[in-house]
Amino acid sequence: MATELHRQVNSPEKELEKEKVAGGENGGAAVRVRSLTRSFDGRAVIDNLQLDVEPGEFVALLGRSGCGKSTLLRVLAGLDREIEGEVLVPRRKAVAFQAPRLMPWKRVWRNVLLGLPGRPGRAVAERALTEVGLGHRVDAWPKTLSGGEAQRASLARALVREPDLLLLDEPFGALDALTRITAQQLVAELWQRRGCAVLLVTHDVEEALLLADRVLVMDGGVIAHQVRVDRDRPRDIADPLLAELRTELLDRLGVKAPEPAVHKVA
Ligand SMILES: Nc1ncnc2c1ncn2[C@@H]1O[C@H](COP(=O)(O)OP(=O)(O)OP(=O)(O)O)[C@@H](O)[C@H]1O
Repeated sequence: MATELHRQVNSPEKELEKEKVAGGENGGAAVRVRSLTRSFDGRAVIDNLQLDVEPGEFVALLGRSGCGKSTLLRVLAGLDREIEGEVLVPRRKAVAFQAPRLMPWKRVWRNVLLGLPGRPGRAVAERALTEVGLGHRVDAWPKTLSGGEAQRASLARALVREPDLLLLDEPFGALDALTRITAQQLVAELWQRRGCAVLLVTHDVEEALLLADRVLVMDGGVIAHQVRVDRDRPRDIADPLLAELRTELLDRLGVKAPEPAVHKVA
């Protein structure tokens, strides 16, 4: 698997050696972050952060608003290289954001292929769109898509890149509850079928517990806490282990878990 190293820009004299990350059985990705710091106006939003993601692992990232989750994702995506430290990611990676960012003047299939090297044909887009259940919207204009459809088109755009690492920044944040569940199921299926590593930024503790192998909590510029979710899928949020982990995570996030509803009989 081809990997790329983002170098420590503040110490150009320090030549970091390019390393290979061993590919996993399932051909997924591995991420390795060492001593990562990212500052804005002298303030370190990410502050000496360490992170490893195993090949094919599904990792969810939680944290209070403004703690630096999107910044970390942008660094991993290679969209932000103003960093100190070492970031090793696979060359094949793709990002899907909360807002699908489709070009309104291009049909859906052309949007899916946007920026792909080697002039791939319409059939490539059609395959990815079919995989996300949008085979019937290949020729549609973006403005005619529903929110959930636009989000799926955005996922198709990520999938055509055949990523070893899929970076998802609040991809379901703007969807209604029902569409959100369908989209979560789709991501779980795609992940199982493709075997790529996933890093999902979310505000939703239950979503993280239903989908991820490991849930991280970012705080103070580092990964301050993590839990493993040792349960087969599909999962049930009523599972006692998940309920316990939910309380632990909410506690870490500084949110008091709501008490179970008490039904009083007069
Ligand atoms: N380009 C930038 N210039 C200056 N400050 C920035 C920039 N990008 C992010 N920040 C600051 O870095 C901090 C972390 O932002 P980031 O978007 O990573 O947080 P987040 O955890 O993803 O938040 P949310 O959950 O609300 O989306 C914020 O205080 C933000 O204002």
